[in-house]
Amino acid sequence: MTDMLLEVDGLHVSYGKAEVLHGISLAMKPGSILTVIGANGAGKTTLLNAIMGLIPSTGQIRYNGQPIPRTVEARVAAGLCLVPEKRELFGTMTVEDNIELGGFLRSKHEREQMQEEVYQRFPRLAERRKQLAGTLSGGERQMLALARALMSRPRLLLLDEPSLGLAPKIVADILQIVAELRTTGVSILLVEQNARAALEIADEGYLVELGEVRKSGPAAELANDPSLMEGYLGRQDSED
Ligand SMILES: Nc1ncnc2c1ncn2[C@@H]1O[C@H](COP(=O)(O)OP(=O)(O)OP(=O)(O)O)[C@@H](O)[C@H]1O
Repeated sequence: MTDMLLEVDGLHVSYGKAEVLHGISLAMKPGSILTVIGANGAGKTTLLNAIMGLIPSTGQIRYNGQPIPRTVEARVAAGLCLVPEKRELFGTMTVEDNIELGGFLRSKHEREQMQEEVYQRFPRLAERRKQLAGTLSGGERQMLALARALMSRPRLLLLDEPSLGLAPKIVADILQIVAELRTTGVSILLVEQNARAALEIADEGYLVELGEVRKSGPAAELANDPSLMEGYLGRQDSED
């Protein structure tokens, strides 16, 4: 028996003839935050999409000690939830309606309960319930994407660059929210280019370069790794 929530072993992904993930392996404990850091094009989004089942892959993915269910729908039902880089909110719908949609798999009673929890966690969204999602600021939009994801009561949240495009102060706020989510029992696989900030809230870190894991270990160790200073940790508030 394994005590890991997620185990990825020798994962390969190709787009047409071009292989972009060349045998990625990682393991994640329940209740933890694992961050995957790496430059543009390293393959981070591809990794999340493969774990979610949105694109085909070879290799093994085990979830909760079992082979992960085959379809995206079954993975969602098993508690996986992806917040994609583009957030994919419905801009012409209100905040409230976007949140409501996140709970589509849940009963009305559960949805109402979750909505209350979500508005308590994100008071800014509660104030803006009736506002159209397309008119929110970047930080608020990211909050809404997280809130909508929480409505599905996920066990494993896959977050694709939640800090992308946000001002440094807002990045800190969003990552603080991510860190707090872990206290509710949800496990978080966090993909970030903002390596320093991500390593600060994570338990484990993986550095991916050109579709391969180059380094992994406790996040605190990676944050102090001299070989990462130059390329990844140098700028404290890198935004892109
Ligand atoms: N649909 C696609 N078809 C062909 N190649 C793709 C496709 N999506 C991504 N790639 C390529 O796969 C590689 C990994 O891309 P991916 O988006 O996973 O990287 P990333 O680390 O998430 O980068 P970014 O931070 O820029 O999103 C890149 O070389 C990219 O050009």
